[in-house]
Amino acid sequence: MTLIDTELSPIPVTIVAGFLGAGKTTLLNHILSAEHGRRIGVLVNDFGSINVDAELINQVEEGMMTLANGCVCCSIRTDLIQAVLQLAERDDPPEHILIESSGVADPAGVYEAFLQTEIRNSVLVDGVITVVDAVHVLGLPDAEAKLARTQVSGGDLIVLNKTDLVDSDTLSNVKDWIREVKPTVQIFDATFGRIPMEVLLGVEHSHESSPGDHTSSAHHHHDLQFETWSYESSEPMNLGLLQQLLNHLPSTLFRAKGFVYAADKPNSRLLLQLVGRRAVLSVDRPWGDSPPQTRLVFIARSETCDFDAIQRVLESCKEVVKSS
Ligand SMILES: Nc1nc2c(ncn2[C@@H]2O[C@H](COP(=O)(O)OP(=O)(O)OP(=O)(O)O)[C@@H](O)[C@H]2O)c(=O)[nH]1
Repeated sequence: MTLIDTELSPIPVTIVAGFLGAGKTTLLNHILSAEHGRRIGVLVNDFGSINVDAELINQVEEGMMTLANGCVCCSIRTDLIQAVLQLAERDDPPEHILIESSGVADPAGVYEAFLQTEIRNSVLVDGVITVVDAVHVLGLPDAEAKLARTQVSGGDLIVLNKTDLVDSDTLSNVKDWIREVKPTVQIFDATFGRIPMEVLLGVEHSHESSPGDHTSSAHHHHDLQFETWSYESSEPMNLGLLQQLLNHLPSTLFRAKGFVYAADKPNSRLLLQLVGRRAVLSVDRPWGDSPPQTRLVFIARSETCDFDAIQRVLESCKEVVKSS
């Protein structure tokens, strides 16, 4: 058993929240690649059963833990506590812990998990950073917009991300919306999560935004609102057909991400990132020793997306391997 010296200062924890695809992983990678000299532990919570985000986080090998298939603000809170304690009790504990919560998490629920006595001596929440997607946040349907508001109101600092993709009117409308939700919050404009390190790692949790004003039921609703579906295949896919599929996905699909094994580019892993209507397929690293495989996660509002139909189309994208 490891004895935690309560005289030691607790490890600061920064919770990174924000709607599906807002740019949380991108922000984490920005922090991890910056020169701040601090040893950072990372915890990643993916909502789907395939932990895509963990594979997209650079630079951390030892101090990284993943929590997949559940949401840290409610269904897997105990796992979160265990994972954080494991990081904190290492022989070489991190000096700072970053938690990427799933895109459907209520940050107040994640924060609440840290109030439990078993964890209070070892870690302390430094602050909640909420990443807001400047492109999509104002276009969300009501139920999802409600969740986005909850995420903003639980943030101590707002990173208004993807400012490169919107015009100045949209940007100011989004800022008005944020200020309406949380009048005094600091907003930092960003592209690809790039804001100064002192700001990111030195956030102080404002007790004004502590979870007191959220009812516990609020952060249990999202299990009803979202469902995830994943697809895996070891057969190469035809890129042209896949692109056609990506252009015709239902609008109730909020997020898709993962890796593609393409017949046209068999040696490299392709990375698919779809947020709202915006799909980007890019060449990632070579497959190397790992067997090429398509692994995709889709996240939609519950019972609105015909995943069987998507599966059929995905199957039809498989390239028929011709024998020579
Ligand atoms: N143009 C542009 N794209 C961005 C920016 N930030 C992130 N992206 C892209 O948006 C997509 C989603 O970014 P992620 O960092 O994976 O978002 P996330 O919040 O971690 O997503 P989930 O974990 O699925 O909720 C990726 O394709 C990013 O490259 C930005 O400022 N500008």
